[in-house]
Amino acid sequence: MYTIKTLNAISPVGLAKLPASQFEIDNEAAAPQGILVRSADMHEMPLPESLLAIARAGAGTNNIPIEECTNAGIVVFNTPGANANAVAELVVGALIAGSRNMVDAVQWAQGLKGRDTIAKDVEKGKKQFVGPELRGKTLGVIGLGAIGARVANAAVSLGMEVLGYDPYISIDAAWSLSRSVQHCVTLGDMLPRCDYLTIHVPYLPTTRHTINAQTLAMCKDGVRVLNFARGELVDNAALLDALDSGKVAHYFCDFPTEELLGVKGVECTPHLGASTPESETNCAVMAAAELSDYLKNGNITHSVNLPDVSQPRVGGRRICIIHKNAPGAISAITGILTAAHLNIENMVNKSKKDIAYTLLDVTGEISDTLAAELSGIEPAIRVRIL
Ligand SMILES: NC(=O)C1=CN([C@@H]2O[C@H](COP(=O)(O)OP(=O)(O)OC[C@H]3O[C@@H](n4cnc5c(N)ncnc54)[C@H](O)[C@@H]3O)[C@@H](O)[C@H]2O)C=CC1
Ligand SMILES: O=C(O)CCC(=O)C(=O)O
Repeated sequence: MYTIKTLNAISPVGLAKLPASQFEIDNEAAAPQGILVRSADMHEMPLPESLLAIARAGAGTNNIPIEECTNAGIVVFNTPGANANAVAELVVGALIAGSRNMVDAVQWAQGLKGRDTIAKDVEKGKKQFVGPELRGKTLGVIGLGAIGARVANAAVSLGMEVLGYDPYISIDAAWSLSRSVQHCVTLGDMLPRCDYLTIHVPYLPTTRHTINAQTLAMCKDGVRVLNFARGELVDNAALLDALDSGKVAHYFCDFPTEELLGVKGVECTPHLGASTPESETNCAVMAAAELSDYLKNGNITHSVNLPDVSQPRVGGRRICIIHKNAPGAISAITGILTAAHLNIENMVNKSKKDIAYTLLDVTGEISDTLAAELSGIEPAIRVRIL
C-alpha cells in the first residue's frame, strides 16, 4: 500500500486512477511515498524520508525544490502539454480582450444600471473603448513549447503575422508549428517588430525578468504584452515605467501582485490559465499514472530531474537504483549482484546531468542484506527492491 498526499485540489478523475486497493490518499499524511501537487509552494516544506516521488499536475515546476529532491533521490514529474490547450485558449481570449479594452468596457457598462438613458449613454460612451483588431498585426511569441506553439498557430488563424523566438525548441514543437510562423534568432530580431508580445517559457534563474527595461526599450511604442507563464518572467517595475511612458499600451497577466493591481492598462486574472475541467482532468490523470508506474514498477516517464527509463518487467524482482552519474557505479552494482548469484535478465542505465538511474530485473533470491549492500556503494542515493 502506498500513501499519497495531495497538496492542492486534484481532479477526482485522476485520483480514481490510484485504486484504494493499492493507494491511500491522505492529505494529512506525515510519511507519504508520493505527493500530488499543483501550484502549492514546496520550497519551505520539509521533505519526509519516506518520500519517493512528487508529481506536479501541470507544467511549471518552479514551486518544487528540484535540486533538493534530486539529492534526496526523489523523482519529480510534470505533465507536459496536458494543460496547454487551456492556457492557449485563455491567451487568445486575452489578446482580443486586451486589445479591445473589454474588461474596462464591461465594468463601465455595468455602471449604467438603473439609468433610463442606457441606449444613449452606450452610443456616447463607447468611443473611449476603441481598440485595434488583431488581423494584420504582428505577434511575437517567446517560447514555442506546448503552449507557445498553440498560441502561435491560433494567431496565424486569426490573420496575424507571427514571429517566434525559442533557442531550445523541441523537434515535436517545431513540427507542430504553422509554416507561417517566422523564426527569430534573437529577441533583438523580434521585439522591434511586435504589436503584441506573449511569453511562454519556464521560470528558471536564467529566464527571470526576460521582459525588463532593456528588452522593453527594444519594443515598438504601444506594444501590448501578455504573460500567462509566470509573474517573475517580467520585471514589474520596468513594465509599469513602460506603461507610464506609453511604450507599453496594455499588460495582461495571470499573476496579480500588489503593484500591478488597480493600475490602468494592467489586467490580471487569478492564475486561471489551466483552470478548465478538461485540463484539470488531463493533468491529474497523467500525474497519477506517472506516480503509480514509478511507485509500483520503478518506471520513470516525464521526470524533470531524472532520466526517463521504462521497461516491461521480466524476472522475479526489480532493483531500482538512483545514483550519482559517476565512474564505477554500474560495476559496483553488478559486482554485488554477481556475488549474490542473481541473474540479470534485463538492465537499463540512463543518466541526466550528474544523476543516473539503473533498473535491473533479476532472477534469484534477494537477501535482506542486499539492498543495504547496494545502498552502501559510494554513488548510491536511493535503492528500492520491488
Ligand atoms: N497560467 C497557467 O496556469 C499556466 C502557466 N504555465 C507556464 O507556462 C510555461 C510554459 O508551459 P509549456 O508551454 O507547457 O512548456 P514547454 O516546456 O512545452 O515549453 C516551454 C518552451 O520554452 C522554451 N524556452 C526555454 N527557455 C527559453 C528561453 N530562455 N527563451 C525562449 N524560449 C525558451 C523551451 O525551449 C520550450 O519550447 C510553464 O513553464 C509554466 O510556467 C503552464 C501551464 C499553465
Ligand atoms: O494547476 C494550476 O492551476 C496551475 C498550472 C500551472 O501554472 C502550470 O501548469 O504551470
